[in-house]
Amino acid sequence: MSAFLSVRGISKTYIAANGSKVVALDDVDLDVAEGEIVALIGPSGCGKSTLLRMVAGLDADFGGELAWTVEPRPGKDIGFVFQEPALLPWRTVRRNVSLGLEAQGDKSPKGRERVGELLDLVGLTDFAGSFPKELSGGMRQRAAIARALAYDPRILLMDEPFGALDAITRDRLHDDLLRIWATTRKTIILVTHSVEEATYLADKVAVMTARPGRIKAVHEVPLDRDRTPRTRQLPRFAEFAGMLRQELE
Ligand SMILES: Nc1ncnc2c1ncn2[C@@H]1O[C@H](COP(=O)(O)OP(=O)(O)OP(=O)(O)O)[C@@H](O)[C@H]1O
Repeated sequence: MSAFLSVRGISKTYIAANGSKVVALDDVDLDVAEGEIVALIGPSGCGKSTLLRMVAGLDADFGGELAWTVEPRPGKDIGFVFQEPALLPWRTVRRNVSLGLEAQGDKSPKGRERVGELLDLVGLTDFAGSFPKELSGGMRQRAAIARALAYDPRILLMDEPFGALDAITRDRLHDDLLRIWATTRKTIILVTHSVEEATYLADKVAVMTARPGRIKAVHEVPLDRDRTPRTRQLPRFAEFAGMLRQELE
């Protein structure tokens, strides 16, 4: 895999409402290869979301450097999926997924075809005409993933995308995401609180320290890329997840 994004010496200090300084990130380095799934784990408040926002270009006020092999075009090359799917309630699933394309003025038949393909990819073709309130939590999140993929971003940033789902739905969405990855081969950075989720989904796990957030260690996941529910039963799975849990203590 070739280099894709190098995060070099990223630091971020917030000024809180009372004027005090909060050092959220301190000298963070991270390499992300093309097509790789990188999980970011760390204690609450260590700066995971902050780092993702910097990479997304949502906040340019930071120290250090983001070196891309190909500079992403704003609003086009970076897809973002949040913990809450944030779908527009008055739009159907299809029209939520097509939102990004519409915002770019793309009303082409090719764009419409792409939305159809994405709905198919996330298994929502039968619900294309439904409204968000008619969907389950898992289906809403799948719609949000399709929306993020609509303009074919080069990287998908996911901030605890499965955190609000029940365990069974979450496991199902993990397999959905891996299936989507197998089709699209998108580079993905995934923030999660779950060491099991990181182990199941990622090629590589970056463990952050408590605030100020630094990268404590980066580990390759010692599992084949093809993961199935049986992967969770492997002794290596439990050992690796256990090691991550210890590192978080
Ligand atoms: N806009 C802001 N103004 C001031 N402080 C902020 C702001 N946003 C984040 N912080 C602080 O920066 C630190 C990192 O926050 P961030 O949300 O990135 O952490 P996180 O690791 O994603 O947390 P969690 O796992 O709980 O979601 C926290 O101490 C937070 O209070």
